[in-house]
Amino acid sequence: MNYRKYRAFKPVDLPDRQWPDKSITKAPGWCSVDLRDGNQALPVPMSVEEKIEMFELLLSLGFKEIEVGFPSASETEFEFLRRLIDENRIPEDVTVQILTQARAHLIERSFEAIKGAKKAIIHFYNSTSTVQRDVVFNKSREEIIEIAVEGARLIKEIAAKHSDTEIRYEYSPESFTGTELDFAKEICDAVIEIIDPDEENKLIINLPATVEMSLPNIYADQIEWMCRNINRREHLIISLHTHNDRGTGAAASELGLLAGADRVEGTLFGNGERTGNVDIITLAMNLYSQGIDPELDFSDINRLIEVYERCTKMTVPPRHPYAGELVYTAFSGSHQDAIRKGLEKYRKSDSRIWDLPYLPIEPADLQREYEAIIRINSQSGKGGVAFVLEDQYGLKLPKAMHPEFSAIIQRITDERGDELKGDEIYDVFNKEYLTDGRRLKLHKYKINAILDDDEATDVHNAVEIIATMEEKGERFEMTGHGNGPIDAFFHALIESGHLEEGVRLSSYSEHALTEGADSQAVAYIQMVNKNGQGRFGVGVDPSINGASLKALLCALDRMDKMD
Ligand SMILES: CC(=O)SCCNC(=O)CCNC(=O)[C@H](O)C(C)(C)COP(=O)(O)OP(=O)(O)OC[C@H]1O[C@@H](n2cnc3c(N)ncnc32)[C@H](O)[C@@H]1OP(=O)(O)O
Ligand SMILES: CC(C)C(=O)C(=O)O
Ligand SMILES: [Mg+2]
Repeated sequence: MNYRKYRAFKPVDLPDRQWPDKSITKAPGWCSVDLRDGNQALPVPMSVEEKIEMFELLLSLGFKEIEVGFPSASETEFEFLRRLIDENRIPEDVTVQILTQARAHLIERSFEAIKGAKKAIIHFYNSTSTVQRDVVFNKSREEIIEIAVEGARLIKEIAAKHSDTEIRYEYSPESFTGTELDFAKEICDAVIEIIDPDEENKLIINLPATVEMSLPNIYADQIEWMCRNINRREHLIISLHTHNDRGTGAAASELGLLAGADRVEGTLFGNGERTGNVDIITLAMNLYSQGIDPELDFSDINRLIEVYERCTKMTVPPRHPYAGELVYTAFSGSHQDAIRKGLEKYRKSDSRIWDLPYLPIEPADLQREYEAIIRINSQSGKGGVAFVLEDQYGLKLPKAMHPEFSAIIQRITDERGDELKGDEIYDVFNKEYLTDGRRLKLHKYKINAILDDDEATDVHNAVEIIATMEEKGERFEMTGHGNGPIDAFFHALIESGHLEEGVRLSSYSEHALTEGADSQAVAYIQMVNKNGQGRFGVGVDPSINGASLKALLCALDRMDKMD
């Protein structure tokens, strides 16, 4: 790879730069350029109907400025804008923006397109970079300034004939990032002089990273330099329009805001020329995650993705910031464990401040289900498996049981090599712990409380259990005493010769599985043999006693099968 044919971008001489000490405290003005920059980069540009659907989508997200196209470019673009105006589709508080080159016939046609609109921004541009001046225009600096000035004059002149439309202007020294700063200032100043903005009618000066050519801090220096040196800054709205050639379009826009810009142009999911425009969803959600109102609403993200993918025929990658299918999902064990603990603490706490490991925002804010947060494959750990059973099936496995069940799941994921869905994990749990088919079956039982001292049995303040059991098709009855039903049942098993010497109960827990009259209880019991090897058993039953006895039989069965 011949890197020697490239050269490093020259930094800006701005030793007293202020932007590194600033912070972003409010949302900038947003302008969507989906219907123009996004659309012009599509292999199949949107049809009029698709553009209308995208326009409605952008309105529903809260955009107040929308660049609707390049109406002088094609009949589709022209017709789309006419339909917006003629069918009264533009709300009072929304301004449509159109793009035109600084060329007379294109400007004339653009004005035909906006006829009858209540408000419009006429956005005109010409390329100002050293390379474009040389390669595309073969013109001197003065001649390039003349293109911009002529365009500005013509636009103002024609605008005067459209008094029924409230017109604002935007000028872009296109390819600003490849333009010498003194020349960018000179050409913008020349346009400012013609447009003659004031406090009420500010001119938008858009400083595009048409091609992202440097580190984002250099773009920020360029923006701060322009904000400090451009004429009549107080009558200007400084706008950013970053592309993503180096993959840092979002960082460039954010640093550009620190550097003094007021407004950001971008697209949904960063659609746009080459690697795309900056993604406005990322920028807005970055603000949101810092506790700042983004003034755009992306909570209906799934519908947004559906409309966007259908209209543009583009796809949202699974790792796309905030919106991708996998961005709230953890497969790896240590992430799952931390998320599970974080969620448990958050749900119990009174604090409404979101501070969870690995989840910068609450997935539910963007309609993402908790189901998708933790998914199980061979990289997963015990915490993740326990989370799935609790979150999707209400089963709160005791902590000591996590390694046992997780090892069963791990064997399967290792063998299969792919993901195990929630319902498959539950099926394994069900087969392993809940499905009948035990060596010993419990048919019915009766518990008697023994409140008085009973000399005959030497049992004091305890219970007696009489259980009807079945083994290998044969029914039999067994009786036992203990300080509770489980203890009594345990003793009954020992006394009837169904439990080997040295086995003991080592842990017990239970909880309600469902609520209401038909609620079920679930019990978890661990038994340990004389060698210290243990197995859990689980039982589900309408009564806690029933659940416990079943859990005990399940543990016993699993002990028998232990290798
Ligand atoms: C960075 C951006 O995204 S800018 C926006 C780009 N978007 C688009 O181009 C989409 C819509 N564009 C189009 O449909 C067409 O290009 C049109 C209608 C604008 C112009 O079409 P045409 O005139 O047929 O062709 P074309 O675009 O090749 O024109 C190139 C000419 O315009 C000149 N030109 C290019 N940009 C500008 C400008 N901003 N101002 C004045 N002249 C310009 C070029 O120097 C070239 O001149 P030449 O013919 O003397 O060599
Ligand atoms: C028209 C301009 C603003 C543009 O899209 C760019 O420079 O990227
Ligand atoms: Mg662009």
